[in-house]
Amino acid sequence: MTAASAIARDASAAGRANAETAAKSSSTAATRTSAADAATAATGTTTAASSSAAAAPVSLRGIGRAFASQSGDRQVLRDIDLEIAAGEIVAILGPSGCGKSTLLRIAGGLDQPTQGEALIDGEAVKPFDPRSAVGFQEPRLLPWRTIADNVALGLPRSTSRAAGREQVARLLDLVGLAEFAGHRPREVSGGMAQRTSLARALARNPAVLLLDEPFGALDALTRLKMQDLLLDVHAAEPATVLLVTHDVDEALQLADRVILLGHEPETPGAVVTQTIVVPGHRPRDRGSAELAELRARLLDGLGIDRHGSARGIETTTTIPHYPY
Ligand SMILES: Nc1ncnc2c1ncn2[C@@H]1O[C@H](COP(=O)(O)OP(=O)(O)OP(=O)(O)O)[C@@H](O)[C@H]1O
Repeated sequence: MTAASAIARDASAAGRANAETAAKSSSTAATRTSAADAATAATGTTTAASSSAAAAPVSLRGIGRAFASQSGDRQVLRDIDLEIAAGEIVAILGPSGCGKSTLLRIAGGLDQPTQGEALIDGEAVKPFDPRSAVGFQEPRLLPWRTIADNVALGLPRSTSRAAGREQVARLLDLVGLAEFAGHRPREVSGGMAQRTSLARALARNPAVLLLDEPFGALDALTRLKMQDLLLDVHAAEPATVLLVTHDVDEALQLADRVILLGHEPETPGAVVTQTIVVPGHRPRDRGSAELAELRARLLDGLGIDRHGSARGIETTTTIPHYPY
């Protein structure tokens, strides 16, 4: 067995253990309530009881995606196998253009694989699957609507007016925007707009939350705050989360597992080149030696040195202690 396959085997065994823990932690309403209590205690904010759908496992089996081009089919993804447990947070890293967003889109039914299948809770993902919600780098808010009305756009159609009002108020409270319900998007900061977008995604009551570089456009400090917020939200409403990021430190701070996509020599299509199980409870000590070692491993896997910033990869651990 090669060193690489030994690491992969260890990672997958530990991943299963983490996955089981994540599944257990989201399997009962009682657990969800105590998670919400924990989040409330941690943030000092009051949140109404969660009405989140139960988190669901995601299976990506033998996923390949080729796009037609003038010079023939271009294979972007190949043989991707990924089992994500209910309530688990998995981060996807990889060089720019390797197919991270494509994989996320396939998981949410926004794109179809040309090989393999994507399942949520054992059932094939449907086009624009209602069991999932997607958050993007740009908040994509409607400028003429208030913050509350933008959040309400995420509500399922069947939601009654009264239940919708209650749900929006609860979500605005959860993301710390209760006081800004009546503001327009132009009247709030970039971080607040992104929080609105997160609340709108949660309004769908998703079992699976798909986040495509959700904090990529934010300044470093706001980004760190948003990472903390995401963890609080996940504790209160523990959906299964698939997160695409360019930020190695963000991945290590947020995820149970980090998946690295990359290319093998002379074979078209990105594959999973590394799976790293991130130890320790969140929030993690950003300055720990353990995370530093994993960070070095991931940067190495991305083909850049630990001080470099190549191929669109960012790091944020230059801030040793963040002041909040
Ligand atoms: N609908 C499409 N038609 C043709 N090619 C596409 C389509 N969608 C994506 N691609 C191509 O697939 C490749 C992977 O794109 P994707 O956006 O998934 O990469 P990524 O890893 O998320 O990139 P980045 O990190 O820069 O956001 C790119 O070369 C892109 O041009």
